[in-house]
Amino acid sequence: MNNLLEVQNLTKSFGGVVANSDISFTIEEGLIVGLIGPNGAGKSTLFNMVSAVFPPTAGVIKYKGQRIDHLPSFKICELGISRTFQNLQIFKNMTVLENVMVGHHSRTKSGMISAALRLPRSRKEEQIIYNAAMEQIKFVGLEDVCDVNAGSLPLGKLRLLELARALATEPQLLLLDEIAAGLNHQETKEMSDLIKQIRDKGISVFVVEHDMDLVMGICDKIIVLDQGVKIAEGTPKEIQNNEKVITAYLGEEFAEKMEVTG
Ligand SMILES: Nc1ncnc2c1ncn2[C@@H]1O[C@H](COP(=O)(O)OP(=O)(O)OP(=O)(O)O)[C@@H](O)[C@H]1O
Repeated sequence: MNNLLEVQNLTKSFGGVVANSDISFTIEEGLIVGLIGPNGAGKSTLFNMVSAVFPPTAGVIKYKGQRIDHLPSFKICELGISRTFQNLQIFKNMTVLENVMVGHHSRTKSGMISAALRLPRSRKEEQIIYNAAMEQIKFVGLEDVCDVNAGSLPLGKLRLLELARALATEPQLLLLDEIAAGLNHQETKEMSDLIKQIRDKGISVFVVEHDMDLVMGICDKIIVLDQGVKIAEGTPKEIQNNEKVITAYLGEEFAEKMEVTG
């Protein structure tokens, strides 16, 4: 299996706080990889470096063998990495369709002037964007609300919209930041199924989640952080049985529940 993302000895300090310390791991093509750990463990910091919100203090991030750790976020997106945000980044005054079409615009080639003058090339691109946006909207099951203002949607549908918009940039690596936060049991199950379908399309998925049923149910591999340090990496089964992880995060109750449910 080829490595899509390689993180080597990544460190991030904020003043005196070392949020990530010497972290290394890989994400292989076509896998769902989970990132878990207690509050303040450094998960968001790591996600923010991979998606170029800020650069690392030290270390290297490679995507398809190319160093990306000092590229701006629009370049990262062009290369094929896309993300969702825990505190949704939705335009509330725009419709579902418009929100997803905005995501697609990062991939278009015709410039602003061409778009403003509605030149043929721009009109053709607009049609392509519309078709592709509708495809993502259908994929997440929002076609019946595609003309509804995003501001009037409940949280479950907003999370699906955030997912559709991230997919609109046609990523090869999708980063999901607590995509199931606030969802009920049924919505979480549907989200899990969608994430597996995304993986089955050949897109690698990197998920930060606190919902352990989701993480254990869909991940091929899990990385565990505690106090800025990687304390474990392995399959869901290996992680569930890892003493360090049980002590730092999962707790004995979780381990016992997993033994009972198998
Ligand atoms: N911009 C910042 N400035 C200063 N300290 C920060 C900044 N961002 C994160 N930190 C600190 O870095 C550490 C790791 O935080 P981070 O948000 O990455 O953890 P997390 O695992 O995502 O937590 P949570 O599960 O609560 O979202 C914390 O001690 C946090 O206070």
